[in-house]
Amino acid sequence: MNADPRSEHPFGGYGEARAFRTKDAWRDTLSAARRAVPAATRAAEAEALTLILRELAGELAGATVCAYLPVRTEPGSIACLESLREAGVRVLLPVVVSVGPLDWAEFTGPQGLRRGPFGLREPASPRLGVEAIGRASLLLVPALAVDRAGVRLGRGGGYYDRSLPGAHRAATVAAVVRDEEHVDVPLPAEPHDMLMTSVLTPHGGLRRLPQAGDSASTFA
Ligand SMILES: Nc1nc2c(c(=O)[nH]1)N(C=O)[C@@H](CNc1ccc(C(=O)N[C@@H](CCC(=O)O)C(=O)O)cc1)CN2
Ligand SMILES: Nc1ncnc2c1ncn2[C@@H]1O[C@H](COP(=O)(O)OP(=O)(O)OP(=O)(O)O)[C@@H](O)[C@H]1O
Repeated sequence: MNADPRSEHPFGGYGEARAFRTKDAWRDTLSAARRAVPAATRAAEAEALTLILRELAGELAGATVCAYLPVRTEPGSIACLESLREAGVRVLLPVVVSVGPLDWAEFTGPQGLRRGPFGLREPASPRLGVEAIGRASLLLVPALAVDRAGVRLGRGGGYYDRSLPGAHRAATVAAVVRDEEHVDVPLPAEPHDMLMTSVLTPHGGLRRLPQAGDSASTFA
């Protein structure tokens, strides 16, 4: 019997060759692994994230957080967003506008959402402009995986790479992934990839990535 849980994970063997996978190959593997996670596990992970965010919200009251509304198998839930909002955090959600940087609008509760592109939902509240990202002290960024150096793999639209240059330089920029998706092997990095300062996982909480540079960060 092999006691190492990573050996059972499709990208947890950490073989050398895996470092040379393309972004698309990683996306396929990671998406398939996400689809194989039982709904009950996903729900428990979302609940764990809600508890983490509820605790963090104490330090964040009055602050702005850029978050996302999970779709399909993405980590998180509306309850995660509500736990921030109910604690007095201003929660902004992305609004996809063409290929440009993301626009942002305030999350005012589940009733204030409408359908957006890619099967997403977005706030129906007024758009705040692409520069609203600069007011956030914490950014919760959807990702398929993030490596130890903060290289993030997203859906492949490049939206966050085009938007994150507008973030405050002291902001905490956290990829939100399942614990196994915080990977040891280096993910393929391109010059346009914006590095994450931190990672948020259901069982590991919010952690600063040691290799993520020394710019002062508010939370992790
Ligand atoms: N929840 C969430 N919101 C987000 C992102 C995200 O990754 N997740 N984005 C991150 O940039 C931006 C929007 N870009 C997105 C691009 C593709 C897909 C997506 O799920 N694509 C499907 C393909 C099916 C389809 O085209 O409808 C997929 O990858 O399975 C989601 C968001 C802003 N908002
Ligand atoms: N700053 C940028 N300026 C112009 N094009 C960009 C920029 N960043 C990314 N792109 C384009 O977007 C494409 C997708 O990039 P990438 O595969 O890194 O997306 P991603 O980070 O996984 O996606 P997302 O942020 O939407 O989840 C790239 O091929 C690149 O052409």
